[in-house]
Amino acid sequence: MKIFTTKQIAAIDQFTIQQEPIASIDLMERAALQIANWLIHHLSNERKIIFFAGPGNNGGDALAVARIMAEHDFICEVFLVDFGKPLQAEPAENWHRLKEQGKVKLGRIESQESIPAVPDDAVVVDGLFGSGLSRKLDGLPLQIAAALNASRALVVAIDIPSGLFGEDNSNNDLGAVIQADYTLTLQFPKLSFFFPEHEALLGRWEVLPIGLHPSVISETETPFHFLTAEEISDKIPVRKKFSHKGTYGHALLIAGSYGKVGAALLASKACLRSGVGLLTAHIPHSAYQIIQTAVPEAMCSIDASDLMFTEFSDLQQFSAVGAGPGLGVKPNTRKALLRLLEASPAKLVLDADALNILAMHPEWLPLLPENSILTPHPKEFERLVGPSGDSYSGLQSQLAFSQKYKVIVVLKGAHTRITSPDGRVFFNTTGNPGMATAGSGDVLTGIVLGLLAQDFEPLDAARVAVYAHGLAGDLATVQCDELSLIASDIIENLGEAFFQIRK
Ligand SMILES: NC(=O)C1=CN([C@@H]2O[C@H](COP(=O)(O)OP(=O)(O)OC[C@H]3O[C@@H](n4cnc5c(N)ncnc54)[C@H](OP(=O)(O)O)[C@@H]3O)[C@@H](O)[C@H]2O)[C@@H](O)CC1
Ligand SMILES: Nc1ncnc2c1ncn2[C@@H]1O[C@H](COP(=O)(O)OP(=O)(O)O)[C@@H](O)[C@H]1O
Ligand SMILES: [K+]
Repeated sequence: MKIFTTKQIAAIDQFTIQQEPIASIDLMERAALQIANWLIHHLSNERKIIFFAGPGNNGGDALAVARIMAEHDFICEVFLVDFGKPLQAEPAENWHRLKEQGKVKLGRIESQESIPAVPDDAVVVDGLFGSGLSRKLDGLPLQIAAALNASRALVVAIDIPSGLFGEDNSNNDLGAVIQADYTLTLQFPKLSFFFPEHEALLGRWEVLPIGLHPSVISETETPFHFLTAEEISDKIPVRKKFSHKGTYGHALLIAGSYGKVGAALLASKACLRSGVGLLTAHIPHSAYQIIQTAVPEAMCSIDASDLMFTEFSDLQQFSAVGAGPGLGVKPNTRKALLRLLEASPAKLVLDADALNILAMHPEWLPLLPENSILTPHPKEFERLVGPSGDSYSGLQSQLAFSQKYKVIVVLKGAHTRITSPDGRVFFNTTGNPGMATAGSGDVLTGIVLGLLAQDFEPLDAARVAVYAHGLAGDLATVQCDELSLIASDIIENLGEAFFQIRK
C-alpha cells in the first residue's frame, strides 16, 4: 500500500471533491463520522470529552466530531483556538452548526490564561493542526501542547498529533508536539508514523478510511509503501505436482563459529521451513555433530577450521548464498568473506558478522553483487554508514546506500524498512517486540536465503521474508506471551504464516 506525503494527500482530497464529486463540507463530515464512530466504540459516555480545535480543517473535523458525539449523548466541551482571524469555509460552517445544535459548551482560547485545566479523567481530542502544519509550534499552540502534555487525560489526535510533520521532523522540536495516546489518521498513515522516535507522540495509531477516490490513489506515484499480505500473496509459488527438490533451489548457508553454532542452526531451520529444495550449511568442523543432529534435513560442508569460516568450495551448484549469522570477524574469516565477494554469487544475502566485516572493510562494498540483500539491525547499519541522527535522515542514508551499491537493504526493527536500488521503500507492518530476542535476525536470514534460492526476485524475497517473519512472530504470541517468545517460536509458526499470506 502506498504512503503519500501530506501535500499529496491534500491533492487527493481535492481530486476526490471534484471527481466524486462531493462537497468539501460533506467530505469533512465523512471524516468526522469515522472518528466519532471510533470514539463511540472505544469510550464510555460518562467521560467528558474536551475538544481543542485549530483554525484549519483539522479544527473543522474536531468541531464536526463534537456535534456528532453530542448527538450520541456524550458530554462534550469545545475550545476553539482564536488566532484573531475569522474561521473560514468548512470550519466556519461547522462552528455555526455546533452553535445551532446548542448541546456543546463552547469556549475560546485567546491567551495562555484562557487555556482550560484538563481533568485527569477527561478525554482530549486534539484537532489543533493536521496535515496543514506549516511550522513548528510556538506561542499559544505551544503553550496548549505543554498544558495537554502535563495533564494525565487520555489524548486522541485527529489525523496526526498536532505539531508533528507528516514526513521530515529533523528540524522539529519533538518536545513541543502533543503526545497522543491514540492517533486516528485519515485514509493513509503518514511517513513519520513509521519512525521509532515518534512512538511516544503517536501512541497507537489507526487508519480510518474516508473514501478518497481510488483512481487518483492508484495514479499518484510515491516511493514509499507499507507491506500488506495482499500485495505479496501472489509471490508465493504454488508447488507443482511433478516438482522435485531440484525444482526449489539449493541454498548455501555460511554461518556459525565456535560458541555461535546456534545462529547456523536457527538460520538453517528457517531456510528449510521457507520452501528451499536443498540446503547445505557450511560450518566449522566443531559444529558438525550439532548441526547434523539438530537439523538432519541439512547437508553439511565442513570448514578446514575447527572454529570458524575460512574457506568455501565451488559455488556453481548453489542457487543462492547466505553468509553472516554467528561467523565472527577473525582475520581468516574476513579473508574468506573477501573471496566470497570476489566469487560474486548471483544471489546473495549478508547478515550480522558479514556486515560487521564489511563495516571494517568499506573498500569491499563495491564488490557486492547487484541486488544483494543486506539485513543489518540499526547498530550494524550504523557501523556501515555512520550515525545518522533522526530516522528521516537515516532513511535518506539507507536509500543513498542502496542506490550507491545497488543493493537491497533490510533495516530491521519495528517497521523493518526495505530500500531498493530503484529508490523504493517498504515498511513492514507485522512483528512485535517479543521478537527483540537473540536469534530472531538469524531466522530472517534463513528465510531470505530460502526464498532467494527458489528464484524469487531479490526484492520479492526481502519483502515476503520480512512480512512472513513478522507474521510468524505475531502468530507465536497467540499462545505465548511476548515476554517468553524465543527465535525458535518464529520458525515454528512460519508454516502458518505462509499459509495465511497465500490466502
Ligand atoms: N482537505 C480536505 O478536504 C480534508 C481534510 N481533512 C482534515 O484537514 C486537515 C488538514 O487541514 P488544513 O489543510 O486546513 O490544515 P490544518 O492542519 O487544519 O492547519 C492549517 C491551519 O493552521 C495554521 N497553522 C499551521 N501551522 C501552524 C502553526 N505552527 N502555528 C499556528 N498556526 C499554524 C495554518 O495557517 P498558515 O500556515 O496558513 O499561516 C492554517 O490556518 C487534515 O489533517 C484532516 O484533519 C479532513 O476533514 C478530510 C477532508
Ligand atoms: N520491537 C520489535 N518489533 C518488531 N520486530 C522486531 C522488534 N525488535 C526486533 N524485531 C525483529 O527481530 C529481528 C531481530 O534481529 P537481530 O537484531 O539481527 O537479532 P539477532 O542478531 O539476535 O538474530 C529483526 O527481524 C527485527 O525486525
Ligand atoms: K491533530
